[in-house]
Amino acid sequence: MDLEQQLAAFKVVPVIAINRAEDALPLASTLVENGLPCAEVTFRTDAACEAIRRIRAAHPQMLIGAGTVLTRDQVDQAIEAGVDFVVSPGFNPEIVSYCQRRGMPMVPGVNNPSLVEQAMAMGLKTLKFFPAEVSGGLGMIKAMAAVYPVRLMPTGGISPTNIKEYLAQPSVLCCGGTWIAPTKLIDEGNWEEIGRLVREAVSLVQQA
Ligand SMILES: O=C(O)C(=O)C[C@H](O)[C@H](O)COP(=O)(O)O
Repeated sequence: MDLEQQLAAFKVVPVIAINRAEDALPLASTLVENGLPCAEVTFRTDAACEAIRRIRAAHPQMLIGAGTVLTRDQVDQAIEAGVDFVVSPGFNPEIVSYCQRRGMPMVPGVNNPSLVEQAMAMGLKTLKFFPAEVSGGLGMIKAMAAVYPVRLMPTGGISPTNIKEYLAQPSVLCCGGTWIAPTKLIDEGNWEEIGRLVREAVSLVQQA
């Protein structure tokens, strides 16, 4: 399966900001054991790279993305750590083209028609819609779906209360969000509550 097919199958991607690499394996096990073997580990924390490395070694089958990738150095680090794809909050043509040169699938963030067109001009068909809720949410997605043949990964403000509405849009491939594995719960080592949130998310997307 290519990246788009895998994201479409999961329908939801937990966005992770992890402070301690030691938490990576219990977190990954919690995701896998509760039915969601995928994660976007953001480069917002220093532990991101080592966390990805550990998760990749222990769970070779997991779909792992690097999030908040803003520089070429971070692209290199993410590839070296073993990611399957790279995500950025915004659309930076330089980083997109660097990923393309390195053969690394990239999902850049867009939130308006001009950015969608620039991403399409670079051959991209799968884009993050960020920050989803404050950028017009479902209304914006529907308006853009009328004109552009792209699939979107809305992220930013997605939660159990609105994910089913987002997934009901044919142009929405999957949703991303931090609510499934919030940093506070990771810091507390509260795998039980994260497990519950994972099961809730899996059950919601199965109904969508
Ligand atoms: O780090 C990135 O690359 C981002 O694009 C930001 C995150 O995806 C959002 O912060 C998630 O938003 P919430 O789920 O509402 O917390």
